[in-house]
Amino acid sequence: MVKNSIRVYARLKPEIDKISTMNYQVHRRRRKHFDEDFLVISAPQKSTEYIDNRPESWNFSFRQIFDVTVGQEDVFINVARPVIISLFDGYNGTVFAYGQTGSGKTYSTTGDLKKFDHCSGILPRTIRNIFEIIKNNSNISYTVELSYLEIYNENGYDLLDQKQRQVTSRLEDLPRVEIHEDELGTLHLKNLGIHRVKNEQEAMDLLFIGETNRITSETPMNPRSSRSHCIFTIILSSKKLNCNNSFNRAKMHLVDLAGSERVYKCAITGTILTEAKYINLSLHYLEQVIVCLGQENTSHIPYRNSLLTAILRDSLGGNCITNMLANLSISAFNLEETISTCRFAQRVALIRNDVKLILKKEMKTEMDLLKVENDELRKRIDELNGQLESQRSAERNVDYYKDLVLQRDKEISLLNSNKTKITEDKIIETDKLKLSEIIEKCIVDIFPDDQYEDGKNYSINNIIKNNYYPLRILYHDTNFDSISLTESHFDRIEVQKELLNNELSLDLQTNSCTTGMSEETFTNTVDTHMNKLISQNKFIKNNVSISPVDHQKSNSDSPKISFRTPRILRQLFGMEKKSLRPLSTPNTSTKIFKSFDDEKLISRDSESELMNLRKFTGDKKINFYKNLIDKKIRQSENKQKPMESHSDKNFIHQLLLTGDPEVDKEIIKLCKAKYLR
Ligand SMILES: Nc1ncnc2c1ncn2[C@@H]1O[C@H](COP(=O)(O)OP(=O)(O)OP(=O)(O)O)[C@@H](O)[C@H]1O
Repeated sequence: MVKNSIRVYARLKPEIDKISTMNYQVHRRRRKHFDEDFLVISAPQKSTEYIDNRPESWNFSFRQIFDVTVGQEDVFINVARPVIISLFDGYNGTVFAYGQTGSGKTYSTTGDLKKFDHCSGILPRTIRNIFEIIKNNSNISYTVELSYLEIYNENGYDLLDQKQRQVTSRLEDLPRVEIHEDELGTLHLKNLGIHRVKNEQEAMDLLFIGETNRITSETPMNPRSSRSHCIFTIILSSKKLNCNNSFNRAKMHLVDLAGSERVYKCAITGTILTEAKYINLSLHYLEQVIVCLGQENTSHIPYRNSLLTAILRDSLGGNCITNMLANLSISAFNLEETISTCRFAQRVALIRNDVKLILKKEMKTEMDLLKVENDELRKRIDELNGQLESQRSAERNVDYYKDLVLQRDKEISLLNSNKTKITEDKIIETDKLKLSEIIEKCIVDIFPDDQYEDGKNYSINNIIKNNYYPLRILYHDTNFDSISLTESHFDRIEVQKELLNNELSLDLQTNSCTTGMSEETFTNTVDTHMNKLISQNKFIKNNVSISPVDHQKSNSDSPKISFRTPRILRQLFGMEKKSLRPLSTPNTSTKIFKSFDDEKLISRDSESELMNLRKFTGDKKINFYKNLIDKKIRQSENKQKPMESHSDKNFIHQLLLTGDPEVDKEIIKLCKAKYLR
């Protein structure tokens, strides 16, 4: 237990009217453990007319005097902050403001909540500071509870009883706060709600509600005079986490007393007068208690005389660290009241409280703290569970993505192989196209338009159908014996040409099934027809009809060969007129088949050899072609010139015409590598 004197501070309220300000001075004296301030008030000039025994000056000592220029923050730090620190150490504390009406008690205690931050008083700053400290102490679990009591005309009311205040308009109808004392001497306040708050905002909200419910009136001394004593109590319970025996519970009272009034000075009447009487009476009882506490060997302290003293019993002479703020008016008009307040303060300063650490084990509060601790632990468990779950889901995701990656890898390799295939197919297509161009050029070599000399009737069905293979393919219709080349035929040739280009390998396959022939027959027939063509070359050159029948009929209904015939032919054969080469020698076809001469596999006499050739399949066929191609290379090398002639091309063509999709690819590859540059 420590003996602790009540510390008394003074705050001087600034006066607007400087002329009427009393004559005062503030002095500071250094002492061993702390500084001490002195307020020296000089008496106004004495009257010379009569004897005046009043002292010429008054000297009052305070722990600290806050002059008119000192702001709210400094007052809070010096008056309330030490009590807050003690509260967290487990000591009860009280800060109370005392002074005459209008001297600035409410301003210092609460301040103006609606105005700027610098106007807020000790109370809101205390709330803020308490929650700041709580925030910085994560290893201790705290509970904060609040109550706000108003003592009006000696009756206690709960300022935070929102429901009652809403439904009942008359103060008399509200439930009154009553004091009960148990056998241990502990005070219990009935009908005073204790509100647990979790954060600063909740506490501030309650403070605001209490301030709104407070009774104020306009008086001659103060336009918003508090007509009651108000006690805002903060109960702080603390428990160190993971430590069973450390449990503290302490409370801090912040008291804004109603101001004393000199009734005769203000000429007040009615309710205000009644209120003033109650205020003065309760302050009188308070003074009595203070006086008794200041006297040594006093056995009885009259706490029970008033509700205010009963409630402040602990704060005055009990187990509490108490600081008092004496609010002083420096107006000359209030000289007496200021001196009275200072005297009261001097007496209070004599009181020595017995301060001891409160290590109570109240089941209910401890349970509350354990609940708080449990809540925090539960929160932690939830957090950890959340982390665990997210970790698990991350693991699941890893598996899922692994599968996905494998699947994608498969798809990519599939796509790659498809891509390669497509590229190969494209190459094959391109090669086929090139080959088909070569074939067409060969055809043009045989049918150059400048070889046609007259416009006689002409039928090329034998060349087309039997002798000249590519054209025979163009005309799959093997049934017609005589082709009269009318415009529609040429159109058909054009269409067929498209077919040849697009589905060459298929068409070749299909049409290669027609009858084969011997080289001799083929050569003779082609030569014959080519000679015919030479004699008939006017047919195309002069753009006349090639069918006498049609031509004759053309006088009436049948269509004539148009001027575009040679062009169509050229288109058909894939060459423009200027690029046409001179007529090949009549034995062109013979040359073509000469290339097969040395090939043992082909018998010149056997008409069915070509057919036999087509019957080869797979490797046999490829080997066969390989041999042929190699042979061709040798021939070409012997000639010391690249393989350019149409007969060479026709040789390739012949290979192709044998048509076998499987073999086709291989052949094309070979051809491409060796002949197509
Ligand atoms: N230090 C100060 N600085 C500026 N204004 C002040 C100061 N002290 C008091 N006031 C102003 O003086 C007026 C009266 O102050 P306040 O209401 O706090 O007095 P009070 O002592 O609580 O009076 P009452 O006992 O009648 O309630 C208010 O308008 C308040 O803003």
